[in-house]
Amino acid sequence: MGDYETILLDRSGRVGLITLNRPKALNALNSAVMREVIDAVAGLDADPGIGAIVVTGSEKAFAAGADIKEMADLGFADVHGRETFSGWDALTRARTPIIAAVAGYALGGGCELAMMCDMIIAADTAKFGQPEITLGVIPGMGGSQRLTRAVGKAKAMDLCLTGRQMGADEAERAGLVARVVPAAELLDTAMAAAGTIAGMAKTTAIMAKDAVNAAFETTLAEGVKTERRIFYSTFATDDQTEGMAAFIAKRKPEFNKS
Ligand SMILES: CCCCCCCCCCCCC/C=C/C(=O)SCCNC(=O)CCNC(=O)[C@H](O)C(C)(C)COP(=O)(O)OP(=O)(O)OC[C@H]1O[C@@H](n2cnc3c(N)ncnc32)[C@H](O)[C@@H]1OP(=O)(O)O
Repeated sequence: MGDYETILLDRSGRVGLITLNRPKALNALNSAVMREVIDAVAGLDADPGIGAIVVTGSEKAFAAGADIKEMADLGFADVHGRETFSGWDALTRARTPIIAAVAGYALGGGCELAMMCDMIIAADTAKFGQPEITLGVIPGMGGSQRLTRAVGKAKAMDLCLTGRQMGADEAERAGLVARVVPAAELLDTAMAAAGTIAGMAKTTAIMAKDAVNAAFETTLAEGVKTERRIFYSTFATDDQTEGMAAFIAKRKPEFNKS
């Protein structure tokens, strides 16, 4: 699947798997990686046969950040408004639920990429951080915004100002990570979770993702209204009819048949 140089693209049933594949550079995110990840996600997202996507890296690194060697000689005019930096936003426009399966380093742009996904499942070896300040820059892919919303000001400020790394258990306690598993079980756990999501009605999964994400974008009152509008909409779908009929008939629902 796909003819890529910096990522591997696989598929297992209704789950698409993207593996960042620049192991010698600890999966540093350069322009090629960004183009290829965005292209692969777009293709999976448009495929009605795909119900969930997993993005992962290597044992040592999910991604150790944006590619410092590619950025070192850039100046303001090179980066200001450059698609290369804002291009990652396309990931947050995907409708299909995306799980980041993180082992090892998820630093800078690597942590930001994981946070652009809908949930993070971490190996006990995972190390998260926004060490950009040590390079004389700050996060530039939403890290200061998503991290603060995920873990709160105190810990986000700590990580962005000190550049320190946060281990998997601290990340789970702080609310950045959904689950922590032994490293050897990471991919199986993430693929199983993705398989469960992909077994749900894709329309309903998209609606649930939109409702949760609305909490990031608005007030509680507005978020509750948004949720209610989406909840009402589920009763216009065949999925609600099938889901509730299946429960009453004591059988498994058959979603995504068409
Ligand atoms: C114009 C295009 C730019 C790219 C755009 C694409 C997308 C990016 C979007 C924009 C993002 C904006 C905001 C984000 C900024 C950042 O992410 S800045 C980088 C933040 N990350 C870091 O500061 C971590 C840097 N790495 C390290 O501190 C260490 O490597 C480590 C993770 C602690 C591991 O140490 P160690 O085990 O000792 O391994 P090393 O020898 O250091 O590394 C192995 C090789 O990997 C190379 N490498 C590691 N990280 C990067 C990196 N971020 N960029 C480039 N290369 C990296 C390292 O240089 C080694 O390579 P060799 O020396 O050739 O062996």
